[in-house]
Amino acid sequence: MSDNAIELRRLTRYFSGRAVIRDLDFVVPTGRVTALLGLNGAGKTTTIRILMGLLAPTRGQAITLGEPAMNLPIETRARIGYAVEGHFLYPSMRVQQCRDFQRSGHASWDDRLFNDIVQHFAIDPSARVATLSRGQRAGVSLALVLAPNPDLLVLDDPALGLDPVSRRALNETLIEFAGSGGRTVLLSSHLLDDVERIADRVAVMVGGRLKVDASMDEFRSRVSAFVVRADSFDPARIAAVPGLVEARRWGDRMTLTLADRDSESDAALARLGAEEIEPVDLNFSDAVLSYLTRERADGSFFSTPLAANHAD
Ligand SMILES: Nc1ncnc2c1ncn2[C@@H]1O[C@H](COP(=O)(O)OP(=O)(O)OP(=O)(O)O)[C@@H](O)[C@H]1O
Repeated sequence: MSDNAIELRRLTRYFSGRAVIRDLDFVVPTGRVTALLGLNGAGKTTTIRILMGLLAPTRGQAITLGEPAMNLPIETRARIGYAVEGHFLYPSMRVQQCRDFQRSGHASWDDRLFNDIVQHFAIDPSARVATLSRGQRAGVSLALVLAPNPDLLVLDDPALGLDPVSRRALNETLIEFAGSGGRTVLLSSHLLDDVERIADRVAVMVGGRLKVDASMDEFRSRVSAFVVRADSFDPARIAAVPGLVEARRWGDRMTLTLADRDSESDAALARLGAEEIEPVDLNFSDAVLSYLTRERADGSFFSTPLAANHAD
């Protein structure tokens, strides 16, 4: 099997004359769980629809499981599990009827896996879909998508609107599935704590561009933050700190988040003339938020891309 389950090369997509994805170079390595993060409208769903062959790119190329996404052969499509929020289920069907219906189209169907997932979400297989809670419907959708044992699982915001118990069931199911050998998962999400638990790679899209593409460990080790205390701050000097991702001020303090900090960054920090510079612990969510928050700022600070380190 190829090293990459998905390869996007210089992918660009316009809607009504506006680029919503711009020059996206992004690979999803085989056997990993990659989380695609970004604020509303960042371009995650558009990217996913393109790599699933549901939408044509304006420019660039999407290769999914070794095939051009717009021309996926039926046998390749059968190796992909794809679920979107609100996945349609016939309300009048019983859960076991959904199972039987779906099973008939998949040679690799795993009944035990289906039953395990349904049980994990505390769903009665004889219940009608119309009587299920939102979390339970999400559980049925997930079971229907996982039971065929896909090589590649693509989930667009699977936890949207789920309560904490359903989210935990979803997370546990995904962790179990991803851990059972060679499976590739790409999921978009807004739930950073969940992502930290499930994913081993993180990609962050901001305004249609990829700003972070790294393993979780790399991401954690390459992003750092400092609290700087001073009577006044010179915006030009702050903007000149190499690797600056975000600068947030409150009173006489400012938190600076840096990517790939090096000796030049340290020298630039020293040149700020601050009374105090203290490193601060940055957890995963804070680090991601630094990138996302920048999207809303007015351009007064730079956002440094954290590109893939292919050594991992
Ligand atoms: N069919 C369409 N026609 C016009 N504009 C579209 C279409 N689909 C998406 N867009 C626009 O493209 C941009 C990216 O949308 P997309 O759904 O990819 O974002 P997203 O990152 O998935 O957001 P969310 O987190 O809200 O799901 C948005 O501004 C959206 O309004």
